[in-house]
Amino acid sequence: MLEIGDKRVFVTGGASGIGRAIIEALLAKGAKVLFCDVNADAGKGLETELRKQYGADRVIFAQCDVTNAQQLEDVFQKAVSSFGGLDVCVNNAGILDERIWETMLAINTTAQIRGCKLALDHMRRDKGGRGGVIINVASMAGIVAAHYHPVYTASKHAVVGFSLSWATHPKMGEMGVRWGCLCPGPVDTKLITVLEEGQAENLPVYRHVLDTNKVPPESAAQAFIRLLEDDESNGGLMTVVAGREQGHYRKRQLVDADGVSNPRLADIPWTPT
Ligand SMILES: NC(=O)C1=CN([C@@H]2O[C@H](COP(=O)(O)OP(=O)(O)OC[C@H]3O[C@@H](n4cnc5c(N)ncnc54)[C@H](O)[C@@H]3O)[C@@H](O)[C@H]2O)C=CC1
Ligand SMILES: CCCCCC(=O)CC\C=C/C=C/C=C/[C@@H](O)[C@@H](O)CCCC(=O)O
Repeated sequence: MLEIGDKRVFVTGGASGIGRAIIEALLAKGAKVLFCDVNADAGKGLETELRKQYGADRVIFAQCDVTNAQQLEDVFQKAVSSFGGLDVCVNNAGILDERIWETMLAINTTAQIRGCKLALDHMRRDKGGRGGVIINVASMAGIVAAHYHPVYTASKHAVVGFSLSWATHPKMGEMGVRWGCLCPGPVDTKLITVLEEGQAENLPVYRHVLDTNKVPPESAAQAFIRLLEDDESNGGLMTVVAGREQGHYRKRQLVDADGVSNPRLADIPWTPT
């Protein structure tokens, strides 16, 4: 089991929602976190709040638009230099708006992949690094088809495919980098609230999903922690869906909506490659 307490973590899109819940869960377990977000006010506010609770040396915020390659590289390097290295990279920043689908692909897919490449270059043992873990916040929409947001679904399938490809790389052992994806169903965050405010063109279709149960961001964060702590989870797709206990996807774990019970349900066993 990975000991989170001494780990140095980089999180994108951490100022709200699932990213924020992940940061709080990591800090509670003793990690140091540098998080970035495009929203400077929310990020600074959260940094101030968390520093009071956990200490200024354990939480750093840096503003960054992840679609700007230079900005993303700069904040990543800031995390490395601030903590003397990085052990965990969490690519979380994402949006859901089919009307600006190119921007959505730039944030949800291109920037997540860029974050992975920065982390891999830094971590891989076969190139002088010290190993590490890369977790991408994908979605159930990275596993199943979701006709109500096809580009969002494509953006998340791409992230899952990219992560699994590296996870099954024959030299993964030499690299010492573990890969995983967090794949929640609907989570109660701003990403969904904007839909409720009528942003989506096809709101009646979204309505169906919005009316189904959502999990709180804290449950998604608990599932994230289980994925991170499990040394055997390389290639894992950790799903979190309200009211569901079992699934049928290869290499995944499923947790209850409370994120606690049945953490290691594996109806299909892990199949290390
Ligand atoms: N809420 C949900 O139902 C689900 C969300 N997800 C994924 O979880 C991740 C986090 O989303 P939520 O917490 O739900 O939404 P959220 O809207 O609460 O948080 C997303 C954060 O990303 C930041 N962000 C957006 N664009 C950015 C950019 N260009 N550069 C830097 N930061 C940027 C936002 O400012 C915000 O703080 C996303 O990747 C989303 O696709 C996955 C499954 C379900
Ligand atoms: C309209 C809100 C979209 C929120 C954005 C997301 O990323 C949510 C995830 C998108 C699709 C979710 C699909 C969830 C499906 C489950 O309810 C269930 O039908 C699939 C369960 C499959 C299984 O566990 O075997």
